Amino acid sequence: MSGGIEGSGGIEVRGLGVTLDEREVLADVALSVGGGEWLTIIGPNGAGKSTLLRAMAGLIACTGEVLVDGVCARRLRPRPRARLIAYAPQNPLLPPDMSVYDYALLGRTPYIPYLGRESARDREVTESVLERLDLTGFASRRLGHLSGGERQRVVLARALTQQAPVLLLDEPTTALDLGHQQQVLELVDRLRLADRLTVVTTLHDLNLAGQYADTLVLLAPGRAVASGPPKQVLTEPLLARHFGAHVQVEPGADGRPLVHLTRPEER
Ligand SMILES: Nc1ncnc2c1ncn2[C@@H]1O[C@H](COP(=O)(O)OP(=O)(O)OP(=O)(O)O)[C@@H](O)[C@H]1O
Repeated sequence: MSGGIEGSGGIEVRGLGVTLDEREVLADVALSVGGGEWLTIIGPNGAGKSTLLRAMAGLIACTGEVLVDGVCARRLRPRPRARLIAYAPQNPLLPPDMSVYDYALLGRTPYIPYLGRESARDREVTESVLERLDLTGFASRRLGHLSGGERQRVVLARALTQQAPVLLLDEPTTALDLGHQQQVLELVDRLRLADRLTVVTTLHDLNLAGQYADTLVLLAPGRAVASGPPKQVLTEPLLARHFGAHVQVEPGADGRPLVHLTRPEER
């Protein structure tokens, strides 16, 4: 699937703020991710992870700046922006009668001329993505007839067919079984390395977050309270303070931190 990707995909977020329904949901968030790197946003429920990703995708109004390769993403028109940034939401509304193939092909829209038809290249990219996500056998199935995990892989497929250098994934593994969680994150990592994609995900699973990301950003209501390599962010004091969780953190075989929940002592 390599080719067709231009630019280095480095992202710089500065002073980002979002107000929804007159409530400040994010304030003064800054982060930076180099082209080809993987950054994961973690944080407790309601901290603003999905909101941050949607603001980075240019889907909601925000203050501050989101620069991709130095270009202000919000100022781009939808088609050039879609060639630069692909976004897979957590729970998108899917047209129930559309086929898996046609939905994945929608990711090629920014490359198809107005009133034009998809090209052989668009079909080739779509078929290759479906194959890599283990979805070839589902190509003609209706979206309304899929399980939650199958739907989630189809949403990822649409984002991947976009072939943008920046991939924003909101909770890409929530509905997936253990094997598919690993398969999807390994695939994203292989694509990242092969095509030098810049990956930004939100993830609730802190062990997955620590295993795949170069950098973690911990959001705690509306603010980035820690950021750095996984072993700097996945620490017992930070997780206790911001998640209210009793945990033990130890280095795994590869040196990356593993987080275990422990029972509180006062039982
Ligand atoms: N459209 C909206 N109007 C008002 N408040 C909103 C809106 N969307 C989200 N919020 C609020 O913004 C805050 C952040 O929501 P967001 O979905 O970004 O959190 P999150 O960290 O992704 O949460 P979770 O881990 O539960 O998915 C929450 O308090 C949520 O209730």
